Amino acid sequence: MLNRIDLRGGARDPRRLLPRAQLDVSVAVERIRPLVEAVRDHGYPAIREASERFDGVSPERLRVPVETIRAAEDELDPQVRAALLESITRARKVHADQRRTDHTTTVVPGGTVTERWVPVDRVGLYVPGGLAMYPSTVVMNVVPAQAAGVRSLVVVSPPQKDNDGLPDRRVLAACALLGVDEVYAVGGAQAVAMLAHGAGVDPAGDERCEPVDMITGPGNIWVTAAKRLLRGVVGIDAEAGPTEIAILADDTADPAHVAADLISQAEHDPLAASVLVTPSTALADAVDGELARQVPAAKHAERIGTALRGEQSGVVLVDDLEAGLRVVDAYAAEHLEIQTENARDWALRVRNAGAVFVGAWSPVSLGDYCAGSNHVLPTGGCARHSSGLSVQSFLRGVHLVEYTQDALREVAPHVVTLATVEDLPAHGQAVSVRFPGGGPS
Ligand SMILES: NC(=O)c1ccc[n+]([C@@H]2O[C@H](COP(=O)([O-])OP(=O)(O)OC[C@H]3O[C@@H](n4cnc5c(N)ncnc54)[C@H](O)[C@@H]3O)[C@@H](O)[C@H]2O)c1
Ligand SMILES: N[C@H](CO)Cc1c[nH]c[nH+]1
Ligand SMILES: [Zn+2]
Repeated sequence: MLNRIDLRGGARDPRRLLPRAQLDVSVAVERIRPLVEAVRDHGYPAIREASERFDGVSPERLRVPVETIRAAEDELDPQVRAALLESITRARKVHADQRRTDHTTTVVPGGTVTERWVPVDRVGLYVPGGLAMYPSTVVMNVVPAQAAGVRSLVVVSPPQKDNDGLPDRRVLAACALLGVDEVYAVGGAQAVAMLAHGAGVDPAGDERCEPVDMITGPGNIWVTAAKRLLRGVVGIDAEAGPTEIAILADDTADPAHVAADLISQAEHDPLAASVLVTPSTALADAVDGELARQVPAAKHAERIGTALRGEQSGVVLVDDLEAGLRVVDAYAAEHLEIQTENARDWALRVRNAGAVFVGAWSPVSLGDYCAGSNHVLPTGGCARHSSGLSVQSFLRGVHLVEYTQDALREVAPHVVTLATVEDLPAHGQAVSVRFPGGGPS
């Protein structure tokens, strides 16, 4: 079922040969540019028009009334509530440990630099809701933002035809459980544009959506493209687009588990990527057999099949696990599972991955919901340079520079020299002017 890419016996550049989708984010950026500009220029009418076009529904009032958010929590199935609370508790534990403390370095006596960690003021959190509903993503966005101390949080999520144009009820309930009360029924590129530019006054609700300073959260290729386009107007986290799973496995892996994990992430999107990297043709054959058995029985067999057959998915055959490690590093998957003997040893050598899932009992699905780790992770190779969402994503480090007169006098000649070298003498003068005699005061 999976395409096979045979990298055995050669030193070919794996980066060029690895499976990746042709419809990449840069193509999508050009397609959504007019929509983003329309939202910037016209606000609510452009948002409504896009919602009608892409979601087939647009509520009268885009802001979800606070009573509706609370009612969603009241109506929440007790089992779902318990699962969400467990997810929140575990995520809070891990994210609390990510908090930063301010630190002062004494550079010289009388000269200090303090690094202050200041939360972003207002943040927009995208919660997807096209092919699947994502209350778990409310948790993964909100928990680190709250742990960082962000004061103003706004959630956007697509309007649902079967919920009167409101976001999914479970998404609203998760917002209530976390104490978020500013929620808009908007999805896709139009939601990202609305967060970045604000949306003036809603004629139906008489409210104004103020622009945010930063947008985080995952989404499909259109959401990801809008985030890339608007980076700079606002801050964004990593690009967290269509889901990817890579599995580095050897003969010790259970083919039924490997296949189930590949399927689990293919379930997100026809553009999702599932890649197995292995030196074992026996395992590759057995996984193919399992896929043939498991996919037709899956609820979302059609989009899973599309994702698995797509050019972005496949089995990569390698000479040995050392070569496999080079391949997974070159691929830089959003999620990487290591299902090998001595899995932890291999996992500790991985350099490029959004998150690494170690051994037979740590599947990606655990991390999606209840491991305590964050599931908003970089895709499309961005794990080479970016991290998953964390408390750090919502903080800015601000240096506080404090020198006494003596400490400045001591270093003044060096400042003047460097300013002269750069032909910026006014910089040097701004220091010299403070010491007219040059000597001690
Ligand atoms: N990387 C991560 O951390 C991570 C985490 C969770 C989910 N995901 C991914 O998020 C995605 C969720 O996708 P989804 O479709 O279910 O929900 P979504 O909310 O991301 O996308 C649905 C929205 O897309 C908009 N849309 C559709 N076509 C458009 C177009 N041409 N232009 C502009 N907007 C358009 C619609 O208006 C709709 O509101 C999946 O790809 C999944 O794999 C990634
Ligand atoms: N696997 C997704 C991250 O790419 C996260 C998720 C949410 N719900 C289920 N899965
Ligand atoms: Zn998932």
